[in-house]
Amino acid sequence: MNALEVNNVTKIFPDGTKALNNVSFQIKRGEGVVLLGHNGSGKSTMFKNIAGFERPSDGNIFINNKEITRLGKSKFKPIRKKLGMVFQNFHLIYNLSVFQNVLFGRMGYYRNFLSVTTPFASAENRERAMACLERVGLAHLAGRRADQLSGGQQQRVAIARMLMQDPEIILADEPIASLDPKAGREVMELLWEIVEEKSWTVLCILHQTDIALEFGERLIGLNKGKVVLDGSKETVSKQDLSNLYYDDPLQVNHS
Ligand SMILES: Nc1ncnc2c1ncn2[C@@H]1O[C@H](COP(=O)(O)OP(=O)(O)OP(=O)(O)O)[C@@H](O)[C@H]1O
Repeated sequence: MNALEVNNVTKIFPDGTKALNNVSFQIKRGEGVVLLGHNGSGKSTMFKNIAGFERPSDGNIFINNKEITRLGKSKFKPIRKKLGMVFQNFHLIYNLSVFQNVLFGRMGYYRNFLSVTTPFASAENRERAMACLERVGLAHLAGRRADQLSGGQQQRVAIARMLMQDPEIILADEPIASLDPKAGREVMELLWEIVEEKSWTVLCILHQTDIALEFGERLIGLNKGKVVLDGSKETVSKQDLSNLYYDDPLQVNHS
């Protein structure tokens, strides 16, 4: 079964910029896919359309076989609960504790956000939040303010928050772009370990082609809003990936 289906999606912004041009791909449940392409090739626009932050101008998107292309906010809410997101800049609430940030991962399950704040959270959610922090190796820092952590630790907190959410499909937008090579590799290893444990489906934007080849089961490349590469890691070469960063790469489709 497909976790994600993107069918002939085009996105034209009001100023006329065509960021996505007839993009199609399907991702099976449990598949780990890396999305690559140079700056401005349309990767973030693709994510925003999948996450429901923006709407395609044309085409359709299905999550777990349900069409989400033009769903209203309230109908999209239960679907978003199943979408875990990791961002380059972590998106933590920096003046709050690590523990509180992780508790917020459960927000999509309640009508009132107070239910996931430290004074009101249930014992079950507190225990769960601590277990998530333990899984990422940060239980000892639960009480520390999020802005007093290193970048690598902040991304681990974001991963713990995602564990708390208990999603099925992960959208990771350059999760290691703000980290040094060592911390970046550690975060990728942790993220992929958890993804495998949980059998999550992943679509991960990366700029580091070596890391992409190492972690991605399958690689999809965008150029000027079009899919120009789609193949398993066994069939995609380093050369295919570096060609992606030229203006007019050859179309490569290894299926
Ligand atoms: N809101 C917007 N209005 C107009 N054009 C936009 C808007 N958002 C993005 N674009 C344009 O759409 C194109 C694709 O942008 P997008 O951010 O998706 O690229 P990207 O591949 O994610 O780039 P990067 O690697 O730099 O994050 C670019 O030409 C960008 O300028």
